[in-house]
Amino acid sequence: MQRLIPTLRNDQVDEALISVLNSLSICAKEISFRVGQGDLAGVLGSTLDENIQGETQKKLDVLSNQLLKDILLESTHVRAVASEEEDGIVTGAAEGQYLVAFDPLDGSSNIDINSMVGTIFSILPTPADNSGDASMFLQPGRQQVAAGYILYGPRTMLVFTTGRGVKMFTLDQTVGEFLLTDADVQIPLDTEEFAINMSNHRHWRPEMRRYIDDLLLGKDGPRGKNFNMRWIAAMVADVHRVLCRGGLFTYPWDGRSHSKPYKLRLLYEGNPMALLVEQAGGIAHTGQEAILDIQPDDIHQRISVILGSKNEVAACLNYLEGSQTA
Ligand SMILES: O=P(O)(O)OC[C@H]1O[C@](O)(COP(=O)(O)O)[C@@H](O)[C@@H]1O
Ligand SMILES: [Mg+2]
Ligand SMILES: [Mg+2]
Repeated sequence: MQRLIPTLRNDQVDEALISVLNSLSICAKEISFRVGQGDLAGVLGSTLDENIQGETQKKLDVLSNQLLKDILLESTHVRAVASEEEDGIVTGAAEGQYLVAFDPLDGSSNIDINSMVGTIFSILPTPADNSGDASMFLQPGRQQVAAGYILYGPRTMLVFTTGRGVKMFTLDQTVGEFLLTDADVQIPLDTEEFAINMSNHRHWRPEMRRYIDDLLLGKDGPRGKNFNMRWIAAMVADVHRVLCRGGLFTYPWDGRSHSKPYKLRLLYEGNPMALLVEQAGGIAHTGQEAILDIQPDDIHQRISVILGSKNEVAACLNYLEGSQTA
């Protein structure tokens, strides 16, 4: 089985980008170890702090964020990082060619119950003006030169794209190396599985309710087939399942709070997952436009996400046609 760096060289990935991806793989091993230790290392539970988005930070959120910052900002190739756990960007090497946005630990509510969590990352080119402020990160997701995630599950996996399809690596704990276990991930076009937090049903737009209600009617309804539902409560794990066996994942607009109608963040959740999904033959959309086409206006911007198997996402988008926000 091929190791990480030879695989990247085989794909003729730029050496500076290889170096950044290698730094991320080092973070992955360290965070994987800490997640695995849990109570034994005293890393479970919450801190007394909140992040910029008013969410309570778990100790592992803070620790993973610090590790990623420390290791990435050591690199001469990284101009700046943006993180879910940082109010603003943190700058690094003045001449660094790349910007890295990340969600240090996705699925935080799973930490304390020993369920799946992950790290999501997006790598953008430093823009020509190299302004040194947050505006450098406000690029549509299509500009990403690489994107992916690390999944801390029963196996630790590194999954990414550099624009040449999607590759999955599995951490071989005996030698401490990521080994290539899937060289070309393809999402099946059709599916009978969907992922949504059903408890928000009453808050969705009527069009989204109608789509989901029709799925629930199964064979007896207009879709004419039975659907299964899964919800891991960690986007990283739900999207991993979609990449492995297809499905539709959505966190749509909901009307619970006017100031926060969307949950997922564009720069370090929506965009990297959208690039992976498109590279694996799926669709990633907001209901209005392809996620990768959005011009961001804030580094912590939130969006609606509908992604997965091409034909099923297209079916969902049909229901949403004409609705104001998905
Ligand atoms: O609490 P809910 O509604 O199940 O939301 C789960 C969603 O929230 C998230 O956990 C948000 O990410 P963070 O844990 O990084 O804040 C997503 O990964 C997941 O899809
Ligand atoms: Mg997250
Ligand atoms: Mg997080």
